[in-house]
Amino acid sequence: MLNMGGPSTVPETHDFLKSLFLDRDLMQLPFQSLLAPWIARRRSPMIEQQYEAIGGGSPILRWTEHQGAGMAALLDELHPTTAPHKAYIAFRYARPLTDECATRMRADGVKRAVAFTQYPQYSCSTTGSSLNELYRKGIDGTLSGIEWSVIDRWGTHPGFIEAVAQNVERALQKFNPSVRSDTVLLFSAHSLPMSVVNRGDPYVSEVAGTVQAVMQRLGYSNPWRLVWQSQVGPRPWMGPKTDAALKGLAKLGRKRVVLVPIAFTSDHIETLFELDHEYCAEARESLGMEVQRAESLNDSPVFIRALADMAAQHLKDYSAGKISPTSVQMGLRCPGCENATCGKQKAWFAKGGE
Ligand SMILES: C=CC1=C(C)c2cc3[nH]c(cc4nc(cc5[nH]c(cc1n2)c(C)c5CCC(=O)O)C(CCC(=O)O)=C4C)c(C)c3C=C
Ligand code: FES
Ligand SMILES: [Fe+2]
Repeated sequence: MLNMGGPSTVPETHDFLKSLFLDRDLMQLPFQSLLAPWIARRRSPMIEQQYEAIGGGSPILRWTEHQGAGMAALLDELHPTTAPHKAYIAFRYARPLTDECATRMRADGVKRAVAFTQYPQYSCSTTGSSLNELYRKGIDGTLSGIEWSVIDRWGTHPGFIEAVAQNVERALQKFNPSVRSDTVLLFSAHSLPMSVVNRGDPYVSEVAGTVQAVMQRLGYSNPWRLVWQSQVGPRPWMGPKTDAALKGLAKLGRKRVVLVPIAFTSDHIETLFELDHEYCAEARESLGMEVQRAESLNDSPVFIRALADMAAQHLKDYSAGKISPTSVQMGLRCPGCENATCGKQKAWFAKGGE
């Protein structure tokens, strides 16, 4: 299970930020090996406060462990020919990192594995970075001798869509029935720098695909917009910004909103801090809005079953020789890609790793 991870405790924040700013698949800075530790040190106090405010750390490890254990148990029933199944976690910027994951897999003598991204929509800055890291550890011997296949994106999987839709419906239930259908659904995803969008990164259009599928499942019951949050730094990012959209809607007199996190499967500072502490609180207090947030998927049993369904279908099709180790779509690099690792990574996974 591949994801970015987060600091489980506040003191781990600095190392998390340092490895994030060092990641050349995520961002390229001048003199990165010197600048990254400097930025990490400067940003740490503020980000530490945010993790403090959400309960003393990121819950992503706990939720991923829960989701992974649930998925593996269901998989043993759904696809017994490849049982027993076991979920391992490889985070890109926090423990357990790929090295730690490799140690555990080696100790268990794993010979066959599925690299299963936990980002529903594909971005080269997220799933791409995790796959590049796995590829590096595959060829340097840390994780060798394993037959790999990849589940690289699943932004319109019906089980995932159902799980999100149910959480939207639950949030809508909190509004008075007389105003419920006028309530605006504001789907909010982590933004991307325009330089990444313009390179041809698939994330923005895949997030839009998820939103369309959720709205179709909801029977287009409410008006909606897709907005983007967590822009950092001075350069242009994908918009509109979530906080600006809330203010704009308030101005237009659309004061009832459900905020729906759509690009991350568990709670993190962006839902718990930005959405709840900053945006919702401000919208309620100074804009006079009624804002509810749809829950993150966290321990949703519908979502855990969806993960198991995706893995079972993948294993079944792979065993039957119906699919290759990687999807057709994963084979195409961004038209503007200048990162040589992307090409090597895709070629390596396409032949099943090892
Ligand atoms: C799931 C979608 C995400 C995409 C796409 C994404 C791209 C992206 N992010 C940065 C820079 C930063 N991201 C930071 C934190 C962060 N990013 C995501 C998700 C995506 N990022 C999440 C969920 C989080 C928060 C983790 C948590 O535990 O809450 C940060 C660190 C925080 C900060 O310093 O403000 C940075 C920096 C870039 C440059 C980028 C695309 C190129
Ligand atoms: S940046 Fe998208 S494939 Fe390299
Ligand atoms: Fe990010």
